[in-house]
Amino acid sequence: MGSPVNRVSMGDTWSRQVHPDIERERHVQSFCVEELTNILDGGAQNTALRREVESIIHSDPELSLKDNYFMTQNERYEAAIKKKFHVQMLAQRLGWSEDSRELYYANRSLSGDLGLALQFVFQKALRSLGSEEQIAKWDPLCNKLQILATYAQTELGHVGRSATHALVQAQLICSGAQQGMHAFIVPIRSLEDHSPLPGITVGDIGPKMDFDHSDNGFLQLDHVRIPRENMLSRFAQVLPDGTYIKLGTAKSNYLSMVVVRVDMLSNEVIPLLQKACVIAIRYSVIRHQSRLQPSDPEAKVLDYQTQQQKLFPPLAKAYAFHFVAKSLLEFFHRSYSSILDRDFRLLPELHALSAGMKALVSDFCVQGAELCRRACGGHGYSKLSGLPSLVTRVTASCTYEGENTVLYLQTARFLVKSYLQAQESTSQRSLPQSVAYLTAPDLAKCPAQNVADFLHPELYTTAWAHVAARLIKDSVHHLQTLMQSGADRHEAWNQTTVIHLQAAKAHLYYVTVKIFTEALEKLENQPAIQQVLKRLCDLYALHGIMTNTGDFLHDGFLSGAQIDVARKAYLDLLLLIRKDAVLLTDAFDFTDQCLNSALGCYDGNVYERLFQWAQRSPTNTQFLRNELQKTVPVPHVHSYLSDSL
Ligand SMILES: CCCCCCCCCC(=O)SCCNC(=O)CCNC(=O)[C@H](O)C(C)(C)COP(=O)(O)OP(=O)(O)OC[C@H]1O[C@@H](n2cnc3c(N)ncnc32)[C@H](O)[C@@H]1OP(=O)(O)O
Ligand SMILES: Cc1cc2nc3c(=O)[nH]c(=O)nc-3n(C[C@H](O)[C@H](O)[C@H](O)COP(=O)(O)OP(=O)(O)OC[C@H]3O[C@@H](n4cnc5c(N)ncnc54)[C@H](O)[C@@H]3O)c2cc1C
Repeated sequence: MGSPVNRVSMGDTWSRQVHPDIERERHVQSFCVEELTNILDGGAQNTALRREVESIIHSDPELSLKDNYFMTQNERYEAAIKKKFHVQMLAQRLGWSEDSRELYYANRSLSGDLGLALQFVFQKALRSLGSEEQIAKWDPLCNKLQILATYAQTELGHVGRSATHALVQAQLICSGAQQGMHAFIVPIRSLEDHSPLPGITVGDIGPKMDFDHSDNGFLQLDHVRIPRENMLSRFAQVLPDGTYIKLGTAKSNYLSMVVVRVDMLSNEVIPLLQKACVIAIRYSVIRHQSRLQPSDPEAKVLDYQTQQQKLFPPLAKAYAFHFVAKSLLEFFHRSYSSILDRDFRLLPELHALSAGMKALVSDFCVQGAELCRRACGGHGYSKLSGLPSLVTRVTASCTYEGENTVLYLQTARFLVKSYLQAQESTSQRSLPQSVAYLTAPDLAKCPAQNVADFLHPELYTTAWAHVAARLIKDSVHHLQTLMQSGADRHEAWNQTTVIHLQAAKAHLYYVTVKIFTEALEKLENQPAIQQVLKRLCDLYALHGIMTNTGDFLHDGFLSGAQIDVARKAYLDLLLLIRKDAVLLTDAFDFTDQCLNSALGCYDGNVYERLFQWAQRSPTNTQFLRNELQKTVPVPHVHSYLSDSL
């Protein structure tokens, strides 16, 4: 077992003692937390390395996150830039190479609160769309921060204060024809004095909901000329005489979006939900309110079924999505090198999965984080809980890298094609793996009779496959009917997109359930962990059924009576998960500094910490010290009062 002492890390006297209410939660362990942490980290060696990096990062005062909640937008931006350069120096000193695990862990322990984040998007795009020579030229300049690069695809919203170069995605018009979207490296600021180059208008986009650490700006290009070699040319080239040569497909230059979507799930989006769960579940065993029985002492709020209903589905998602992101990354690694070598056979499925998973996962992470925030009552509204920042930050992920509706529809487009392919009786080609269920034998009715039946992974995976297949069939049917009645393809598509969206969501839910169940099968040798994760998997699948009962009842696949049984199975699971809940959050192994939450620290000393942190607020320090005489508590009121008297 890992020593909990390592995790009690704030250094205050009262934090050396773990609160008895949370201590009791850890007393009886039905599984080994450390083993589960190792699974999440991908091996004990990774856990050890991560902790080593964390201790380096957290012992460095330059890298502290503790004042973040009291900073203005500009202060946060500056602090994030400062940290970025500091980490860069640290990496050089300690020999952490680019793309090393150490740097990945450093970023994780700082909650990604580093400046120049979009340089990462630029580099991902460069490495996927650039020729080997272009990568060799530009990548090292980025790594050494000799240029500061950004990614400019959206009409507005990408460049900001720091960038010297932008990767601009723009229409290439060549030999009088539109050749589609291509990527161009455009120098935008002088490397001497950082002033905008001729024809460039650039600046910060203004206040945002969050992402203050990150630079988002506007960019206007007016007759800007760049060298021909600055067009990224892995998939297309323009020769000196102006001849256009296509080396890939029409959509090859969209590859950079696939790469970033896959990456951001595990590096940015999912940890935000995991942290929200840690904070809310730990707080819910400290917070006592009302009584379960009139004669009882006040209960921990986590003992209320409704609180479990708020927090355990997000917890189950936080685990489910870990395995989903891992599986997606594996698929990505299997296909990426062949795509770079211009074999595009796997790209449509990879695109459909990565776009759809980005949408589904970010949607659920936002919902889950907000539920966690609300589950903490009034203190969840305090920034010091850490939850408002988690919510606003994860909210951005529903928009950036593709607005979620647009992405679901990309998946839907692939599903329509796959369905039609499955219908072609002459087709000898097998369907892509994620849609192979479209040709599998289907049951018209679910055979489940009792609670135990609903806890069979095969049963609920099949149920999800049934619903997804039916909704896809239905969406294609609606599309075809409209076209047969005279609507053109585009009009028919738009008039059925709400139905396509529903089908895409069901398909993606099915895929997540399948991935989670397959991940569990691999844990045969760790039965205690397999059991505790299976409960989360069961809960994940059944919660999806309970929140979409209409889809399961629609064609009589489930009856009303079966829904009642499924609900009983679901409610029983809440109780079973209750006893492991805190341990399941411990297993994520976020340090207290990384959580940066007065409610969520490992030791459970919530109220002491809240009290102490609130006193650090500038409103309570600078103002009182600088301007007030001894007795007046609210300076503005005081000055107005004296004016009017
Ligand atoms: C640590 C992380 C920190 C994160 C910081 C925040 C970073 C944020 C950075 C950004 O937000 S950068 C901006 C990213 N912008 C987007 O992601 C735009 C999202 N919009 C889309 O993806 C649109 O769907 C798209 C621009 C692709 C629409 O273009 P089209 O109208 O030409 O595509 P259409 O929907 O007609 O699809 C045409 C074909 O391309 C295919 N396609 C579309 N996107 C693809 C793709 N990405 N890869 C491969 N194929 C793709 C699509 O499947 C289809 O194939 P089929 O013709 O065979 O059916
Ligand atoms: C924090 C943050 C960081 C960002 N960083 C960058 C960056 O570095 N570089 C960059 O280039 N961009 C960046 N963006 C921009 C981001 O990628 C875009 O905002 C995003 O892709 C959505 O595009 P849009 O803003 O044009 O939305 P719109 O397309 O205007 O969407 C508005 C509405 O229209 C709907 N809609 C649009 N098209 C369709 C359609 N075909 N069918 C049905 N409905 C549709 C959408 O569903 C949505 O409801 C960032 C955004 C944020 C929030």
